[in-house]
Amino acid sequence: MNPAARIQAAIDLLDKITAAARDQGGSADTIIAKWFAERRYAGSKDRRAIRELVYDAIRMLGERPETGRAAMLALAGRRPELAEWFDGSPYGPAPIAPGEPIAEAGVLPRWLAEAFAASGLDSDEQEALLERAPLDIRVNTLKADPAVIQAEISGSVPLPCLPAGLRAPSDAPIEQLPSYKDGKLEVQDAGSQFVSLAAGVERGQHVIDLCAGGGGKTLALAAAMANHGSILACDIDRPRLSRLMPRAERAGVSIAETRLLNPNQERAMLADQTGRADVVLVDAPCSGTGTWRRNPEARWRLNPQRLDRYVATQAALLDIAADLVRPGGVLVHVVCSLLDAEGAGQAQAFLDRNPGWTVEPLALGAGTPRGPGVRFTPLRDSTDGFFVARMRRP
Ligand SMILES: C[S@@+](CC[C@H](N)C(=O)[O-])C[C@H]1O[C@@H](n2cnc3c(N)ncnc32)[C@H](O)[C@@H]1O
Repeated sequence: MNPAARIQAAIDLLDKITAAARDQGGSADTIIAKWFAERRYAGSKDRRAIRELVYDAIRMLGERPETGRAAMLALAGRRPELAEWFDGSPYGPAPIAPGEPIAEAGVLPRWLAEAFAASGLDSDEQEALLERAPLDIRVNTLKADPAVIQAEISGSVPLPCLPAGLRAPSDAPIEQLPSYKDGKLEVQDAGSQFVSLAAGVERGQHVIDLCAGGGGKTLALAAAMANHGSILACDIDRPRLSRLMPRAERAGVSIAETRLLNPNQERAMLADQTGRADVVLVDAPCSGTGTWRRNPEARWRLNPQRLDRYVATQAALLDIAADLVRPGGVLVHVVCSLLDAEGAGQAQAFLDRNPGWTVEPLALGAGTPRGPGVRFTPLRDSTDGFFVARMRRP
């Protein structure tokens, strides 16, 4: 493909990605993968170049653009060498017409920029959300020594304050490593590792991971418990939860079991667990504002109504979780969001409606205190954005 054809391909992809963002369709990564799967003629250099054009355009536009062409024209405005390829050649984009709509550059949609500022995140914090995320590893201490794995991954370095954490070069072929296949390591962002540590689980405890998904944090908890005790991993999403047990097996985790919940029937389906857990982790469904380094088009999907729905679901899940905690046990609220409505504000609202519960101090060596918990940000901590609070039942 010549440069003009690559630009037109990026425009076509951006059309699909903006439509999906508007209609709550698939992620940019999924759309790009499907598009390439249907176009075998695109070689690896074409794929890399097109992908880069698409993501560069997504990163520079805060508001969802009207069209892929308006998005690419914005990028061409910044990079004149691209504008030259709007030449009307057979597979390339039509020449630029005077007065054509050009998408406006920006970091976030306006309403979100306000919500971020109200959550104490200045423009530097906002811009850091669009940097490229590093490649972080959690060594599975049930099966391997972090120093040995570090020696296996050339160029990797230990992550400060994370005993099992490594940061690898972004192109390290992790999933091809025999150690990966043997369950000796997981790809897991440093922020995720910190909030798992914040749960403070101990060997022998009974732990409920209420929103376990595919088990990223379940496996980290099991390693922190040295595979002693029990973890009940729950979720309402069958496909996600069904990935957990095979991963646990690969990781040598034998203390986890899963329970698929029906939405709105969580309480009844967990009645046998009432007041039993030493620790309940609520890694709640959220806006994901902390993970936009990985999927920057997600900021075009969020709207105030969706955010309100997440906040209401989180509050309901915290109330369900509270009843599962034994007297003297702990409830851990986690979101991969930087917004107070989902993090500090949500945890404080829980404390306000549950007098007697107390906040546990967190000494993780990273993150910044925020309300009753700690927040991690890409700018300050070089992690995905997270909020975590640890609250003890009277
Ligand atoms: C942030 S993700 C969890 C990620 C997971 N803990 C990990 O570390 O990989 C939130 C999860 O909450 C689940 N969820 C949403 N509503 C739920 C509910 N009512 N009860 C339990 N889980 C729910 C979603 O299906 C999703 O898997």
